[in-house]
Amino acid sequence: MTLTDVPNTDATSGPGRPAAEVPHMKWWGWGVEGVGFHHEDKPAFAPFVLQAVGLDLGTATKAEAPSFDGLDVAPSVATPELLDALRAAVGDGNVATDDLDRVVHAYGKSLRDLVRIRANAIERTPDVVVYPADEAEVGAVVRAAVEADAVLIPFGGGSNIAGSLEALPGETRPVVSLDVGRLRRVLDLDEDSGLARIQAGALGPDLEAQLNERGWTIGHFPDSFTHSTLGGWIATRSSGMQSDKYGDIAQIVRGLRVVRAGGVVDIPAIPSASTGPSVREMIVGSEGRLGVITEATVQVHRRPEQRRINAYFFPDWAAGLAAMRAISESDAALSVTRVSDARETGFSLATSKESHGLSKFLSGTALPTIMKSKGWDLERICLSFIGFEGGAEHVKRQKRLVDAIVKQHGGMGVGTGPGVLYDQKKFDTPYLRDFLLDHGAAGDVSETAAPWSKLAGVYDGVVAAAEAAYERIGTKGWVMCHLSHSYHSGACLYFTFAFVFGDDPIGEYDVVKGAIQQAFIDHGGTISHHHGVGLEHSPWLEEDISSEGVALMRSLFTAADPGGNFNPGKILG
Ligand SMILES: Cc1cc2nc3c(=O)[nH]c(=O)nc-3n(C[C@H](O)[C@H](O)[C@H](O)COP(=O)(O)OP(=O)(O)OC[C@H]3O[C@@H](n4cnc5c(N)ncnc54)[C@H](O)[C@@H]3O)c2cc1C
Repeated sequence: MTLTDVPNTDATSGPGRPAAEVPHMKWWGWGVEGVGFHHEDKPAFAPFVLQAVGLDLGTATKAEAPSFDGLDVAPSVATPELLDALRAAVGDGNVATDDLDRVVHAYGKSLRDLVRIRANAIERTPDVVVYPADEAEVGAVVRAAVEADAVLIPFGGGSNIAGSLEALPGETRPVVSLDVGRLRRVLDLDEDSGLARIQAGALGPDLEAQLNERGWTIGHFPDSFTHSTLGGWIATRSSGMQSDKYGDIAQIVRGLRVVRAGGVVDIPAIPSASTGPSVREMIVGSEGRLGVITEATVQVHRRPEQRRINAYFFPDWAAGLAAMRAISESDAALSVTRVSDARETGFSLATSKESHGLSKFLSGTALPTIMKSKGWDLERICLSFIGFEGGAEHVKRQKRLVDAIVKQHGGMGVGTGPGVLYDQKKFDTPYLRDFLLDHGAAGDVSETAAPWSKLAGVYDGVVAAAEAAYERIGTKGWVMCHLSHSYHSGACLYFTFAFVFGDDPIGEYDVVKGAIQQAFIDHGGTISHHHGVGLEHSPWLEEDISSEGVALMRSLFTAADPGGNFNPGKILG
């Protein structure tokens, strides 16, 4: 076994970097200050938005940038004794009670979070934020919080969209947000086993850079990769866009260290074990309710010799779905299988840049003519991306297998050009939500997974439910979908919906989001494939895993945390 210490890639931000250097997203939106979505170079975007949701970007008023000074932040109720204990645990400079730090840690980035924060309607702000430097300090914080009967909420990147971070509105106990951002190092790399020990607060790009330096990758790339952490991925059962090859985080994480009031849960990284119900699995998806994850040992892979994403078109959604199912049944071993419905295909064309986008790709070639000559209706075509990774021979063989399946299903390949664009754009799309909010519109997502036999029914049911919901709230709305993350028995369907707000943004959002979630259940899907449960999805948990399933989970949380100190209310509502 080769256990090697990976050198710190950045001496100024190694262990013990001060709290002030832990990066955070904008308090009011996605990503970093100064970066946002704009459409000046995307001529098809404004007409698309007008047609999809009736929003005229030519005349719509853009909201002023939210002002922090205008926010009402309730005073901290952390007692002097608690603050003293926390300062003793992590040092004076790593305990924050200023309003900005407290607001940054109040919510994740769900639409509900963004609407509330922009409307100066924060319901409960944490009273204090602490930044421990190592596991021993995490232990001291946990003990101080439990002794003071405070609520302790672990904070990773703050990117969740399920209401997993907020303290309950009526919480009267002091609320401590434990930010793991100083724990960001790859500690060991076992090259014989393909296992890396990584601290839980490492953000995606940080941990990937440390692994890449040694020629390895974790292979986990959620769309929120740039602003989410290893601990957050584990605590929410996250899934990345290359999960077809690397697995969801539940498969990637093998070993764990979790700090609880009584001590540390230490799960070694064993490839498979039959030691009763899996404690590892209990921690994965626990959303901070069972303790603070300080580090995980994860499967890592040597960086592939080749990595490419090819684009394909199908004449319609049914053909695209059938091809994805056939691929999952075949011998093909791929990294990405994704197909968009016709609406999402239209959206992709509309958000392409004129100079080198998908629209140019389509209009500047003979493709539309070829499609029409095949009898395709261009309003119904579906764009697909398939990812290939590995040695040159492997990639060549997989590509041959996929090409044959695509052909059998009436599709056609269009090369790697659009795939390169998809790869480059994938982490920018999240900024679009803030742009829509600036213009009085909602854009959000809901995702599910279902067996292959039920996917078409789930899709039809969700589209019908969303359209009925738009009718109920009296607005013109949009819903689009893609299939991604294929498994032997089924796949994930990822829906994006948008509409212009009326007088009651959260009430209207609840009608649409609720209708989509209920349709998942009614048609045989789950309430969440990779966004966790939090508060947002908890109303449907019983219908998803049965009342006995919920009772079992409740017994676990109550027994493990009798004082209800660890992120209470999440998952079970
Ligand atoms: C635009 C956008 C795109 C997204 N795309 C994806 C995607 O492709 N795939 C995907 O899976 N998700 C996606 N998400 C959701 C989100 O990024 C994930 O849920 C992510 O795993 C959260 O990680 P985080 O570090 O930001 O955790 P946070 O948001 O900080 O926390 C989430 C939950 O985990 C708990 N937690 C965090 N760290 C720890 C720890 N160390 N110990 C114990 N509990 C902890 C928190 O208490 C909270 O309950 C997306 C979100 C947005 C806004």
